[in-house]
Amino acid sequence: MHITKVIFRLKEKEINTKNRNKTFEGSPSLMRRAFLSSATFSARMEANALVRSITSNSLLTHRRRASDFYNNHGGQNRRAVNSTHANPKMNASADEDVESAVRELLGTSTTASELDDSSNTPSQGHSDVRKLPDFDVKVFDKFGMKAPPPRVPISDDPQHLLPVLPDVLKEHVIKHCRRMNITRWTLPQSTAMGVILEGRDVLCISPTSSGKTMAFLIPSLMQILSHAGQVPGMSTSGDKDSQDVGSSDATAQNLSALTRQRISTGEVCKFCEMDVFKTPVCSFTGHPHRIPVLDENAQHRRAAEKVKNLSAIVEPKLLIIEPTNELVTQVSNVARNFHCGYKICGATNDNRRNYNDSDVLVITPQRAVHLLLANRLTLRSVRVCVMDEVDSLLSTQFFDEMKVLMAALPKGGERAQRLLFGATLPPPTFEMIRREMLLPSHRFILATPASTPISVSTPSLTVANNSHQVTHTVLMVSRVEKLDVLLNLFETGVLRGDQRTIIFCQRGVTAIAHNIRDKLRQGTSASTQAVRVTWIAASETLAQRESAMKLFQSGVASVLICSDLVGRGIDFHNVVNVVNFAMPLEIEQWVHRSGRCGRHGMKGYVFSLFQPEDMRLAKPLVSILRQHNQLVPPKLQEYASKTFVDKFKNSLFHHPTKGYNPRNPEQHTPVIGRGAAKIPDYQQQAANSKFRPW
Ligand SMILES: Nc1ncnc2c1ncn2[C@@H]1O[C@H](COP(=O)(O)OP(=O)(O)OP(=O)(O)O)[C@@H](O)[C@H]1O
Repeated sequence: MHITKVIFRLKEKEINTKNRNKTFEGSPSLMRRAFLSSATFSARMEANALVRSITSNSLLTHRRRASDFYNNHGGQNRRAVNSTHANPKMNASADEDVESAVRELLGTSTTASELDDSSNTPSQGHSDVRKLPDFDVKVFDKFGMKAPPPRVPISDDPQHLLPVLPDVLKEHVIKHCRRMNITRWTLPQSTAMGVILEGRDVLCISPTSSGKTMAFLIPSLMQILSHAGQVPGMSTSGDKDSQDVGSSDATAQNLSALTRQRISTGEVCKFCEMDVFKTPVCSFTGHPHRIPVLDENAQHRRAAEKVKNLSAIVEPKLLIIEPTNELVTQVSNVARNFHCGYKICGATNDNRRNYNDSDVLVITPQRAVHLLLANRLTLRSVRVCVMDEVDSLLSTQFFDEMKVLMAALPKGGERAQRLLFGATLPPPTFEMIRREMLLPSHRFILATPASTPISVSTPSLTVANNSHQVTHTVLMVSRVEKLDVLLNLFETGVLRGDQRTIIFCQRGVTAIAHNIRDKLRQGTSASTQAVRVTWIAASETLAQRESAMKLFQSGVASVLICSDLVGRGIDFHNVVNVVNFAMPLEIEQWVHRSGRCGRHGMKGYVFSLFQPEDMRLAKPLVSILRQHNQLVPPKLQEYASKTFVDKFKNSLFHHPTKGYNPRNPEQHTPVIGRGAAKIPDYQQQAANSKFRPW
């Protein structure tokens, strides 16, 4: 309703000032109907309706400014406002109108500029220099002894990387750092880069939000470029489009020329630009596509293309394995920012695209095995294999797939460098990796937040997130009162609609989300009723999940309800609160969930609704809370003391209840494992020699 008023006010103002005799496209009643019907959609949809409706030339400036405003608000396509044709006074008042309309539509008291700030995404740049916390990094060799520093140390200044960067990467790495306001590498990043560039296998365990993605992407791209001995056939200038089609001749210009040619032969529909042989109905006009009669040449060409596509084998040089589709999309998008000239593909489970000629393949284990078994993927040319979120990849969920993938990697002299990254690692997985997956020359990099008093003393290799930035609150609840407690948090203003909040559940996400949304709507306070909720459930298609992520990332919805699907690795920006509506099964997952807030030097708050059923987590949870000087509820303490299973018995590190005493020689670094031998334990090795998972 308010939008309608704004439009008519703008229109009236415009007519009154100068363009009295200009006509507007669409009658007022049509416009009114459009706005009324759009009033139920999200703010972005309404913004688009607003922009679409003002089509008169005289209002073009307003349209551009409104669209810029909404784009900025959504954190998408931030463009400079071109106000050369505009009357500044009028624009200012128009902006105010539009801004107030947005405020009303979002139902919050936040101003648009605040919303704009709060929904900043890094890809569009930050005005402030982001300060990541300081880290304490230790590098160990295969015996758990302190390893010598890398031969070519990487300083924390990104500019100092320039001499070792290949020409093709130089410009875009620096551009990317500038865009993301990266002024210095974090200590885990610079250490990992140095070790990877030595060509060693690396196992790097570093806290959430410490920049692991860049830490493996840049050096592994450098490694494959140096293996190739030459830069791939693409200019480094930014005008060539390497998005998804980075190889030499698949530039944007070539593709559009090809599309034009196919439109002329009738193979591609001129409206929807889809192949008429594959898509029976035009999605643009709704009419069936007319099938053209092709000449002999075109028929031969199409047949040859079909055979090529069917028999095409993807032969990547860099293989990045990620546990979820969302991470595949995120990491492949970051990799594309470096415009290295290689074709970079993100192969998710749902996407049936053609990965021909891709040199960098980011893929989930299931998809990789599917392509391998269909003879469409070969790993014989892989030079670097990255396993992100390594503990998840080596868990029972992906164990079989990972065995197949490891077996398919090249052996002997052609062996691929293995880079294993993660934030958590249970001791058995650590042992298995150390013994079975890495070369003896490997390095183990362990990073912890510098502020953590006892650096290496968690139940597993669970490096807590930047906990000095995160405040933990554990609420002891029963199953029936969980929802009321959550609503109470919203009603008392602890959780607010204008702050991003992620609510983690275990299963039945959609039902819980509907329940929470309905309860919030029925809430007593206006702020609770205005909270916009979206959700991501594993049962949804990838497109649905992506659109929910976009709604959340753009700020249209401020509360995301999800399962552990996005609990790991996803780089959501400006998330203030994480609520563990249902506690996870493993403490490692709790650490990953907590790591979704308090990123980029921001403050974060984690609320864990702890039921008696979650008793198994009590002990490790209490130890992590203690280590980070957080409050421990007495009931949780009681559960912890009753818990039978002591995970620390098998811990690789110091026992948390014994505390760290620097004067105790047993606890001196480098000690990997309580009482671990400083020399290789041959007896143990012999006992494990029959255990060969790969
Ligand atoms: N040196 C840096 N300075 C500032 N920001 C950085 C730096 N390196 C990376 N970032 C930013 O920090 C954010 C987190 O990075 P990234 O996702 O790689 O963290 P991560 O360690 O993989 O976290 P998680 O374990 O949660 O996946 C990203 O938005 C990235 O752009």
